Amino acid sequence: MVPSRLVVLISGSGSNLQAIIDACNSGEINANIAAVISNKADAYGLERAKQAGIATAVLSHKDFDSREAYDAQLMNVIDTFAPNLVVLAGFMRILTPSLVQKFKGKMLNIHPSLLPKYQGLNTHQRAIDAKDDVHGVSVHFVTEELDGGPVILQAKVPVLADDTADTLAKRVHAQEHIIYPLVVKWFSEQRLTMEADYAVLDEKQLPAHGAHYPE
Ligand SMILES: Nc1nc2c(c(=O)[nH]1)N[C@@H](CN(C=O)c1ccc(C(=O)N[C@@H](CCC(=O)O)C(=O)O)cc1)CN2
Ligand SMILES: NCC(=O)N[C@@H]1O[C@H](COP(=O)([O-])[O-])[C@@H](O)[C@H]1O
Repeated sequence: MVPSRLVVLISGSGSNLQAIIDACNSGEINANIAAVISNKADAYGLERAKQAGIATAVLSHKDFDSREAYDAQLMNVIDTFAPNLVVLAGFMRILTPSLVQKFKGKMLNIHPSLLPKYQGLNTHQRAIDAKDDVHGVSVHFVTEELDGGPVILQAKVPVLADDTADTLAKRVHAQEHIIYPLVVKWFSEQRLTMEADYAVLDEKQLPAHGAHYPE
């Protein structure tokens, strides 16, 4: 099977990018990362990409007058690499409908909560403040609704009494680095598709918010 061509969008450390780089390099995922694009020039994930010999681009949202203008240029940059999958890996910009529609069913995001709980930002502290005893991470298709796209796979972690946002984030990160490469692998093997508002794996519709990876 022809390897998938990935473009990965980041804004920060890139540990999820690194997990996907490693899975591609080991042959676990039948894919090549054509480029890594960041909206922040100081994102350490750009260094990870360069060390892996992957093309990089920086497109700062601060250089554009509107979200629409930024996304139009981002679309052009992504198009130059002709991906069949766009992977948001800690990309911290809300995307406009035109960009999301262009990559409908071909754009993934990883979100640090058990969606539909805690869409948006600051999820770990919100789980601690709510005294949740379970938290986790979700991989989903990207739609116009922020963090509202069809959930593909989730992983659960316990919230401990003495957890801080940092200690909880570290526990969640460990699960992220397992489930994100797995979902990218499923997509690259043409086993994963998005229907109207749900995800399908091997012709089986996935539960809206219940497909959990064993801890
Ligand atoms: N249309 C969509 N865009 C994005 C989605 C999505 O599902 N639909 N997922 C997000 C990723 N994300 C959480 O998983 C997320 C990223 C950023 C924000 C946000 O509020 N960003 C602010 C800027 C924050 C900053 O710069 O630190 C903004 O864009 O104004 C919320 C959720 C990616 N995009
Ligand atoms: N709302 C999006 C969001 O918060 N995504 C989160 O950003 C982190 C990126 O880490 P990384 O740069 O080390 O992959 C990850 O924890 C991911 O779940």
